Amino acid sequence: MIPLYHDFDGEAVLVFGGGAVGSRKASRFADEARVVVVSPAFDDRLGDLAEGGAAEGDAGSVELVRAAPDPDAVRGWIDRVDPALVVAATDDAAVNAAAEAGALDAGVLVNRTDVSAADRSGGRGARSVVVPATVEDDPVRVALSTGGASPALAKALRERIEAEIDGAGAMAELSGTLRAELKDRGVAPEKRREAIRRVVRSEGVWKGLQKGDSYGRQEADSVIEEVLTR
Ligand SMILES: C[C@@]1(CC(=O)O)c2cc3[nH]c(cc4nc(cc5[nH]c(cc(n2)[C@H]1CCC(=O)O)[C@@](C)(CC(=O)O)[C@@H]5CCC(=O)O)C(CC(=O)O)=C4CCC(=O)O)c(CCC(=O)O)c3CC(=O)O
Ligand SMILES: NC(=O)C1=CN([C@@H]2O[C@H](COP(=O)(O)OP(=O)(O)OC[C@H]3O[C@@H](n4cnc5c(N)ncnc54)[C@H](O)[C@@H]3O)[C@@H](O)[C@H]2O)C=CC1
Repeated sequence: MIPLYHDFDGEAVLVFGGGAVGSRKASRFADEARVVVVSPAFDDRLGDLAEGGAAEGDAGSVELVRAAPDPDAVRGWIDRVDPALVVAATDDAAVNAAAEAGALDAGVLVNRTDVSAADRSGGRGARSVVVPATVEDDPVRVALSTGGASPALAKALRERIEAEIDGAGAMAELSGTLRAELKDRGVAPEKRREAIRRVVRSEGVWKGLQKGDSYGRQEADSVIEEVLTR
């Protein structure tokens, strides 16, 4: 499996099942997408999300629809909501299977939450996606999967990486700015690359950024001048 990043801005995500898992997925996708959850009962967290969120229909909104479709009715929901991704998160394997088949038939992505990689013979197909554990320090994002073998391990590793990438967002902003500036100054590509590679590896710049952006910038400037004056 090869990880890809998907932009769900302006898209709908349809979640079947409003329990613990459906609620975790809804909350995750509501950062970008308009989320519709279809379920006969809803986890408390979903109630909070639907109330506290944006207006219905907006990106970031969560809409709860009380219904318990049987497998035959699932495809109709997919056609009406027209999502970019279907999440199958009910505790009924037949409904989850119908959600997966319906999504694949409709040509949209599907995340089936009740089947591990080990249970699948012959792979999952390119539209059947796994949701990774993620760590974010905007605009930096780390996605982590165990290939479905051990979600608990994915979570534990995610907690370790959280500490590891602290400050990476600020480093991404700073090095992105410097990269553009060096280009504008007409610095030769080779020097430019070396300078940027040194900046992102410099302990001094990472430490400076912890104190504040301008300290990080000062440290980076001296790293860059050293490369350019050699
Ligand atoms: C295949 C996959 C499909 C998918 O959902 O995309 C899947 C499937 C299953 N998960 C199960 C169990 C648990 N899942 C978690 C947690 C997470 N599960 C997530 C993803 C995935 N789970 C995909 C593979 C990801 C990969 O490749 O590693 C994370 C990373 C992302 C997210 O869901 O948001 C999120 C952590 C988020 C975070 O905190 O960062 C915990 C831990 C906990 O809850 O504390 C447990 C209990 C402990 C355990 O069992 O490991 C079961 C057994 C259910 C049962 O026993 O009946 C199945 C079904 C099966 O394996 O058959
Ligand atoms: N991917 C993951 O991370 C994990 C996956 N699982 C699997 O995910 C599934 C769901 O787990 P939980 O959320 O913990 O279960 P849960 O029992 O808390 O939630 C299931 C939800 O599905 C709803 N539901 C039942 N029939 C439905 C229908 N016809 N249409 C729509 N909704 C329906 C129920 O009302 C309930 O809200 C389980 O099958 C479990 O094996 C469990 C833990 C983690």
